[in-house]
Amino acid sequence: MIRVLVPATSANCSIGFDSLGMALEWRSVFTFEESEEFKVTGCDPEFANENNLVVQAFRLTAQTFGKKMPVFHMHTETDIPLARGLGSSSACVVGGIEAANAWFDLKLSKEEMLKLAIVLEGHPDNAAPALMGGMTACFKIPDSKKKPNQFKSENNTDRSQNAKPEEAKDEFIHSLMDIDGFIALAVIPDYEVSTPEARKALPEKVLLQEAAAQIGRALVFREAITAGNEKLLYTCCEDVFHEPYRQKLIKEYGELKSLADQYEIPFWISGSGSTMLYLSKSVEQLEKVKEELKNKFPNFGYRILKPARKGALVEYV
Ligand SMILES: Nc1ncnc2c1ncn2[C@@H]1O[C@H](COP(=O)(O)OP(=O)(O)OP(=O)(O)O)[C@@H](O)[C@H]1O
Ligand SMILES: N[C@@H](CCO)C(=O)O
Repeated sequence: MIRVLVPATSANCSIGFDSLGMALEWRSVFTFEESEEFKVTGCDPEFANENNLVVQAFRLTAQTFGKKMPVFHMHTETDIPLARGLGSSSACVVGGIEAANAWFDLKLSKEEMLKLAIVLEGHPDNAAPALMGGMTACFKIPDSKKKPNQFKSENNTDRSQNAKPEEAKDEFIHSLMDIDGFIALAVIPDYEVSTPEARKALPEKVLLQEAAAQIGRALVFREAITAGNEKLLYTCCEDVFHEPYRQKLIKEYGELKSLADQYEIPFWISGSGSTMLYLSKSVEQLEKVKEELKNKFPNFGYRILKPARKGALVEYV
C-alpha cells in the first residue's frame, strides 16, 4: 500500500500573487492499494468516482509516462476544508502525482512533479509548497502562448481529460525559503469562496507604479522572512494585486486587517480565500488575536499551524 501525506498551503502570501506560497503542517492523507474493483472512499460522495481530483492527477501522470491506469482503492483522510484558500485542491493533485510516481517507480524529481501539478492547478503557488515544503517562490519561463489557468475547470469535472501530457513540459523556476520561527493562525470563515469565482473578481491590468511598489515589497518580504524580522514583514504585507478586489467576497476582511495593523503582524488572504492568515513569531500574540476574533466570529474555525518544513511525504506500508 502507498500512503501520501500532503501539507495544506497558503498561497499568495500577501504580495506574491500566483507565485509565493507556504506549506502548513496540516496534512491530507491519501492511500492507494491494489483492488479487484476501482473504489474511492473517505470523501464526499460527490467525489467518490473516477473524476476525483486525486485520481485525475494519478491518471495524468500515468498518461504522461505511457503507463496503463491500474485498478485501485484510493482512500482519503482530510479535514482541510474545501474552497477556503488552504490548498485542498493542490493537496489532491500532489497526492495523485506522488502516488503515481511511487506506484510506477518513475523516480520523478520534485521539479518534474511540479510541472505535472501545474497542468491541473493552473498556477504554482499552492502546488510548489505542497510538493517541496517551506515557502516557495515560483515563476514560469515565458515561452508559451498558453493562457494561465487554462485547465482550471468547474468542480468535480475531469480536468485531466482536457489536460494534455505535453503541457507538462513547461519549465518553472522555483526558490525555497526557510520559514522556521514563524507560526500561522488560520482564521477560517464558515463559508466557501471558490477559486474560479475569486479569479473573476480580479482586474485585467494593474498600474505600473503599483506593480513597481509591489516588486519592492516582495523583495524586502523575502529578506524579512530570511532574517525572521516580523515587523519588517508586516510592513511588506500590503498587496494591491488581489486583496483589494477580493474583499467583497470576504466581508470580515477589513476587521481582521485592522487587527493586524493594530498589532503590526503580517496578515493576508490565504490563496483565493475565504481563510485569512496571520503570521507571527509569538504564539502568545496569535492566541490573543484568536481569542479576540472568537468573541466576534464564534462560527469561524481557528487553527494555529506550524509551517511544514517538508512537502509531500510518501510511505510504503
Ligand atoms: N478530497 C477531495 N476529493 C476530490 N476533490 C477535491 C477534494 N478536495 C478538494 N477537491 C476539489 O478542489 C476544489 C476546491 O478547490 P479550490 O481551488 O476552489 O479551493 P482550495 O484548493 O481549497 O483553495 P485555494 O486554491 O485558494 O488554496 C473542490 O471543489 C473539489 O473540486
Ligand atoms: N494564486 C491563486 C491561489 C488559489 O488557487 C489565486 O489567488 O487565485
